[in-house]
Parts: sequence; structure tokens; C-alpha cells
Amino acid sequence: MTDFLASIYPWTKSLHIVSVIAWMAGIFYLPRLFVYHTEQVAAGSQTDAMFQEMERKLLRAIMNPAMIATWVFGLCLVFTPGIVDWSMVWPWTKAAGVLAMTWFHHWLGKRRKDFVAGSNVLTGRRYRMMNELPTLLLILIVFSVVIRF
Ligand code: HEM
Repeated sequence: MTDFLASIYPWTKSLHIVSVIAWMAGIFYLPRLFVYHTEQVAAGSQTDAMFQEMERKLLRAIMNPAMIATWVFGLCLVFTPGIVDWSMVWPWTKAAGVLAMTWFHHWLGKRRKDFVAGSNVLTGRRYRMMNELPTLLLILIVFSVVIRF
């Protein structure tokens, strides 16, 4: 199995990076939609329904599959021989960043359901602030995996 993973390594890594890009596109865009949804849209209006549809499609059609693909290809890289040395610091900081990013994804999913139920209580400012979190996590993850301290 590890020989097989080693033989497909360039493919796994390419697919990992492609999935990450798709996932991050959604992670940054969905909270922006929430900001506009909160600040510009009246509950129950036609625009409200349109925003809910955009948010649902973004999460279900792009973000969920991209997150799963990132995890699958990322774990294949973890099990590829010679890639991860757990005695170093970077795999742990990367893992912490990735787990926090996954938590943020699920937090966004719950907030989407709030809009559907008409029970969103967060302000646009709050969504803007939360949007800083994936930026910080992205920096942590990329520095971990590239600098390899
Ligand atoms: C979801 C769980 C994830 C796992 C298990 C995982 C695992 C890995 C591993 C083991 C590598 C090393 C490959 C190598 O050195 O050849 C890697 C590479 C990489 N990962 Fe992840 N990763 C995950 C998520 C992410 C996320 C969320 C991002 C960005 C936000 C990311 C960005 C990258 C990048 C840019 C590389 C290429 C680094 C390089 O070639 O120098 N990964 N990943």
C-alpha cells in the first residue's frame, strides 16, 4: 500500500492542492455572503430566498466536496512514506490549523441553517471579524508545510 502511495505521490499532492484551493475559495466567500445577507437583505423577501439558495449551493456543491477531497488526499500524503516526520513541529501545527479550519467550516454550516430558520442573530461586523480566522489559519498551515520547522 505504501509503495502504491509513493508511486502516485505527484498526483496525490496536485489533487490535494487543487482541493485546498476550491475549499478556501468557499471558506472566504460564504462569510462575505453572510455579511451582505445580514446587512442588505430583508427577511422573507425574494432576495432573502436567493441568498439562501446561493449559500446552500456554495456549501453543498463546492465546499463540502472540496473539504472531503482535501482530507482524503491530505491523509494519503500523510501515509506516503518519507513525507511526515512526527518528531518535528510542523505536522502538529499543520494538524492544529487543519482541525480549526474544519471546525470553522462546520460553524459556517450551522450559521447557514440559522438564516434558513430566520434565527440569525449575528451582525455583519461579527461575520467580518470571523472572516479573519481562516486567513490566520491559512498562514499557519502554509508556513507549517512549506517552512517545515
Ligand atoms: C485536511 C487535512 C489535511 C491533511 C491531512 C494534509 C496533509 C498534507 C501533507 C502530509 C502534506 C505534505 C506533502 C509533501 O510534503 O509533499 C501537505 C501538503 C500541502 N498542504 Fe495539506 N493537508 C490538509 C489540509 C490542508 C489545508 C486546509 C491546506 C491549506 C489551507 C493545505 C495546504 C497544503 C499545501 C499548500 C501543501 C503543499 C506544500 C508543499 O509542497 O511544500 N493542506 N498536506
